[in-house]
Amino acid sequence: MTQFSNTSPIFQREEVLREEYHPDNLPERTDEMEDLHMSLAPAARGVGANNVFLHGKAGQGKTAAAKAKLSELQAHAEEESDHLDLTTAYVSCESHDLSTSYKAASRIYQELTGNSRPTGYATDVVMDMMFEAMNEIGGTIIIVLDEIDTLGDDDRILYSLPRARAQDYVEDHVFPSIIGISNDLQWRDNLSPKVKSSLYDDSVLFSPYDATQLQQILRRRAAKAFRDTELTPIDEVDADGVPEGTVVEIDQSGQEYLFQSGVLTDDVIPLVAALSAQDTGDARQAIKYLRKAGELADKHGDDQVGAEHAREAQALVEREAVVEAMREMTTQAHLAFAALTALELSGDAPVRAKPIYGVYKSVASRIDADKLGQRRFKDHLRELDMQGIAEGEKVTAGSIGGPAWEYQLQVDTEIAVEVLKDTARFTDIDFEHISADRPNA
Ligand SMILES: Nc1ncnc2c1ncn2[C@@H]1O[C@H](COP(=O)(O)OP(=O)(O)OP(=O)(O)O)[C@@H](O)[C@H]1O
Repeated sequence: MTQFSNTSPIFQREEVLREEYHPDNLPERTDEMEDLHMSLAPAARGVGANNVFLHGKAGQGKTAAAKAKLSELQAHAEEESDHLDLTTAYVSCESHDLSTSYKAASRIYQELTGNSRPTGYATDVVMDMMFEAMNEIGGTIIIVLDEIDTLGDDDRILYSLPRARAQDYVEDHVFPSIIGISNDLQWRDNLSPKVKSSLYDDSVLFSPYDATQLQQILRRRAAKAFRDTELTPIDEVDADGVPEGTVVEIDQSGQEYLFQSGVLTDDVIPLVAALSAQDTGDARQAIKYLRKAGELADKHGDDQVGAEHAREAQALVEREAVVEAMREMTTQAHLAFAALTALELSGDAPVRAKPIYGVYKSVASRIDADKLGQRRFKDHLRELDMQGIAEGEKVTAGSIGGPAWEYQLQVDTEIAVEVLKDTARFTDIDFEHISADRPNA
């Protein structure tokens, strides 16, 4: 039996690679932080911040940037306490039970007052309670609403909060504003015009990190997290006996550093960064691969983390993500996933909805599941897209009809088959051959 141990030969401070760790410095986001700074600057002058919308794909540092900038503003407010009365609150709308204006307003109330969340009232009453709490606090109030798109169509709070002063929901001495954060650009485009125009004065796009930026992010973390791993400014390195290591930049300053590690082999960070950059440039994913690679080396009793651990970590994380997404999806979306996987295996993807529907009907027949009509089936393809399992791309249609969509898997096909086969109802499906049997194949 493996014994627990309170030390690791690999990690020094493992927590630095966990989600809860907040970097106070994001050099790769200097321009975006500068834009955010401009949006918040009026708050420092005591007249309330602009409403601002941060958008971009997952893991691009939007939340980290908002939190870091607000801490700076908070520090400024503490120094200038005579002039600036600042309150900030962070609310993630993501959790399942928070996806309505009612619940978002009740969480804001809870964050602002420290009281428990009001339940059992009408939405208008909870909104009033939230604004009343703001009146009592007074001054500049900045609310971060993260994963704001999960509020869906229920946009009451998004309409009321940014217009609170104009509509006299709050008194003259209160300056509320929002920092809205979202991964879903389509959601913003679909907002009603009245919400769109009232919600955002400014918007900041966080474009995906490239492999070089991901390497910088990983090296800064690795130097803290792993044993025997250091970053030394190159001008502090003893010129006589230059030790082994890689000369790198770790921020945008142009300063070079020597990166040395007795635990990470030289190829690990470039590999992890390349794997994540190829995918979506997601820093969260890259950091997770690195942590898992370390954990795997630890588990196997190896004293170094190598490329093989990084590759094993990637497969493991991807598998976990698919299992997790499956848990969130409906049975019909599972069937759509199975059909698309079969078409990936037969080399037909990217593929339009119609052939996927053909394979879907064939899979549904085999496992004796209900078959939906084609139109409703398409909703489940969109569900796969939302879960990050597949990607749908609009393509120009032929002579008839408007734009059509083509879909392809966003996860490794082998992992998709493995996870599907682990699901009781798909165990006996022969994914290799099923697409050949589809009607109109
Ligand atoms: N430039 C950076 N430097 C250091 N760490 C970073 C940087 N960008 C992102 N991270 C880290 O990556 C992880 C994801 O970042 P964050 O949560 O800010 O992303 P996000 O864009 O808000 O994504 P999501 O929309 O999925 O929440 C966090 O652990 C964060 O600390």
